[in-house]
Amino acid sequence: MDLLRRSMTGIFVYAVLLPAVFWPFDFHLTEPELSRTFALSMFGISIIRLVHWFFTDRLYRYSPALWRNCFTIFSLGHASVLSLFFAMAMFDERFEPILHITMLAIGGIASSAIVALMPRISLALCNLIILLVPSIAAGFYLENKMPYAIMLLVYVSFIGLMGFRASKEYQRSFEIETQLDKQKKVLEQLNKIDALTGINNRGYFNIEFENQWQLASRNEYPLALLLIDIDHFKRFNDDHGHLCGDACLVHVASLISQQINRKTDVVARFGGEEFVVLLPSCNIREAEKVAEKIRSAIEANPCMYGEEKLSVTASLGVASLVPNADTESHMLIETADKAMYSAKSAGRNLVVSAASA
Ligand SMILES: Nc1nc2c(ncn2[C@@H]2O[C@H](COP(=O)(O)OP(=O)(O)OP(=O)(O)O)[C@@H](O)[C@H]2O)c(=O)[nH]1
Repeated sequence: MDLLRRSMTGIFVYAVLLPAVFWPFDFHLTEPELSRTFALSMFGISIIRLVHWFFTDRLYRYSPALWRNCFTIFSLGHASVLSLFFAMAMFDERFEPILHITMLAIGGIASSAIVALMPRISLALCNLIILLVPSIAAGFYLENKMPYAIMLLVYVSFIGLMGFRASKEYQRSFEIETQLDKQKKVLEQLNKIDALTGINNRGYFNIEFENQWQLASRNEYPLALLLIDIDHFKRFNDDHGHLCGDACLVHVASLISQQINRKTDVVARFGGEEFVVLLPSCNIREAEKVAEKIRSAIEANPCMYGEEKLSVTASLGVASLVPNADTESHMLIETADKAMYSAKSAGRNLVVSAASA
């Protein structure tokens, strides 16, 4: 695709290049047929290349190989017409009045072709060979055109070499850019993940919560929140050690995640032994059901630590509201927090909903 973007200027320039060479020297008047044939061929290929550009997304999606082959054929098509023109300019006496301007055009076109096609150096060099080798051969064949041929040969070798080096640098910077892109994605991912449990961290939750709050407010749908706190976790740590406590947190995080089905729901570690679940478009009754599913999953699945089977329970607070002008996002967290503390006071291993708290 970069290749196409880089070639766009050339496609427009090629469409008007030959008339620009003919007109100042009245070549179109002295040789109307020749001028017309070459100018129309170049113009025609430019039109085909514009059609290719117009349908590029569709064609690329259909077949990248077909897109690439079309690009190569059209690009070499332009080079072939120009090559014939340059070779005839050497051979044919009728081109004598425009020979110098043609030499100038060769230089410009060959350089711009190398620059534009640098991402595919094989195509760039092929283009260069098609463009210049016939006129160089013609120049060597005709004695009076030998200086032109030598000049073109030196020129083609020089820009071929420069193009080759520049292409290597292009590939290198392309690789670096791709690597940086990958690393950026990994860093972004690490930034939102809790290192211990592997679920989203508090920072990510805060951002997502604000986004969902705005969305729910605009579309006037409810936003539910569950706060989940492991019961007597201090005692758990004291009895079994901190490493076992860590394993328990991983275990509970995984159980919570397993109970959440919708892609838009967000599970995160809120801090310490506390977890949060955000359920967009979910009223209090639906949220209570999800909370109960989580509570019973934690109760029913003890944490395995080595040979030990350690029971865990959690207390859950549930809240849901439709955001409006009178509410603020922290209110939802505070309401769920109060409900969760009610669950603790009521004996733990319970779901308490703000609706009934
Ligand atoms: N192993 C481990 N422990 C943690 C981590 N984060 C917080 N804790 C511990 O979690 C415990 C939380 O204790 P408390 O806030 O007193 O709550 P609790 O013992 O669960 O009591 P209730 O919530 O009332 O049931 C503390 O001992 C913290 O050290 C962690 O990442 N790993």
